[in-house]
Amino acid sequence: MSSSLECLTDWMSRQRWYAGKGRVPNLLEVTREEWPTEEPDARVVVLILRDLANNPPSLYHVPLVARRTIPKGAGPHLIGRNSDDDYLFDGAHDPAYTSALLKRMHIHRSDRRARVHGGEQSNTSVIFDEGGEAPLVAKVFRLVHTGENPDVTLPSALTSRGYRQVPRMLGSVTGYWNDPYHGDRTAMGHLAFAQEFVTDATDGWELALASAAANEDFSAEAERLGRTTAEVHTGLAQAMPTRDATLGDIVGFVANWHHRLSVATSDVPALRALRPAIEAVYDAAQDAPWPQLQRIHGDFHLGQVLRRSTGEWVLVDFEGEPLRPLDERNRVDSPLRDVAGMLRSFDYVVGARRNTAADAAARDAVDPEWAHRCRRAFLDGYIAQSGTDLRAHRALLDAFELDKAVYEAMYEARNRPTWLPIPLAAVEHLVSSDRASARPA
Ligand SMILES: Nc1ncnc2c1ncn2[C@@H]1O[C@H](COP(=O)(O)OP(=O)(O)O)[C@@H](O)[C@H]1O
Ligand SMILES: O=P(O)(O)O[C@H]1O[C@H](CO)[C@@H](O[C@H]2O[C@H](CO)[C@@H](O)[C@H](O)[C@H]2O)[C@H](O)[C@H]1O
Repeated sequence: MSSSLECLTDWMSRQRWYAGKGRVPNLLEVTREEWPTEEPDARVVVLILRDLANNPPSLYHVPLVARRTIPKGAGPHLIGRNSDDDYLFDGAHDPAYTSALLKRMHIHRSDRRARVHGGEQSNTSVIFDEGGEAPLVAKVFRLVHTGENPDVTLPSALTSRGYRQVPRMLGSVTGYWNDPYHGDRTAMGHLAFAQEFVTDATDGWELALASAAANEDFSAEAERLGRTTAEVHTGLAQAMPTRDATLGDIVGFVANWHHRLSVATSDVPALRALRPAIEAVYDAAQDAPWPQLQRIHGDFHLGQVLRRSTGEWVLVDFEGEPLRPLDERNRVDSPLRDVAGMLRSFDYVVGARRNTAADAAARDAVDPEWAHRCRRAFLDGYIAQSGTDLRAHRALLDAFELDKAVYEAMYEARNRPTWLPIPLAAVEHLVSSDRASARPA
């Protein structure tokens, strides 16, 4: 038998959400809260742990249930047995924790049966969709940060204004801990939230892949997605701060692009030869007109949108790019970042199809026009709904697209190396002379 932290070390390293892949967690308990539960045999323990294996150390949110016996069927979610003779279970799979979580958010359901979302995820979502009540999903954040999580604040602001373009927000949980890295102050951060579970939804990435595979026209969907994106941007601009981009802001954006590029070129050698051409596109954007800054989605791609059976698009996962620090993700940003993200995603559909093609003939059969039509339609929809002429911002949009492709190259090199050719081809295209001549002087 071992201490609770020893039990957690091995288990955590095997979890999909553990970000320190390949490292052995070096855990320190930062806070521990016990939440009330109606189950006599169970204790619900919510831990915030610091992982010193990462530099700077990461903070993880780990809800557990301690029990004296192993309930029927709970074996697969057993983490270990500690020196107090308690069996420790993963809270997300344990009804004592999932019920306590709903209570914490003042959500009352008579049927509390829940299941963990099966897909690949950076966090853990628990779905409550049985018993005939309105289905909901509770997202348990795993990596937690000091400060508000935009995945809570942005959809909450939109829900409170009646927007149906995000799932309806139902509640959230905040945690408090001592933060030695910020003057030993009490820090706060979001630990979880609950929102409407959209049961009749289809994932945008799956829909787009299927459409491209069948060589169908996806332009009408892309056009509506462009309109929905513009509506969400309008909602966020009304609900949250906006400002004109100052010279200081512009210099800051350009510096961030250059910084990201220098990190990327050290991770991805294939980018090195392209660096001067990429930098030229960034520098040109410095003199371009910039639209107002505002809060945005921040990591916008087809995997972050769901289509309801009515055809309406819904946006999820407002956490922003996981590789960027939270304070950056909580600032006003350019709406062009989201537009560029979705343009990249249409290109990814074609790239992913080529990448997985069985042979050269199948690869040649993939029609790049599919992506071009979607990109045009998405821009048309966005322009029609927002009244912002994105084509007047071509040079800036290209710079944002290039920055996203550079980010993707880093992301793919770290996570899916066989997908690296997709963003690399985009970088080559965006710096090509064809592309440069299409930009306004
Ligand atoms: N409210 C919701 N209703 C239905 N499905 C959802 C909802 N929120 C997320 N999903 C689905 O769950 C997947 C994972 O959610 P996401 O917020 O992206 O998690 P993570 O940030 O952990 O990767 C999404 O891609 C989407 O398919
Ligand atoms: O969904 P996350 O917030 O975890 O975003 C990360 O992973 C995405 C991949 O799952 C990655 O997106 C890239 O691949 C998508 C296809 O799988 C494609 O639709 C996107 O356009 C492309 O950027 C995203 O960049 C990364 O932050």
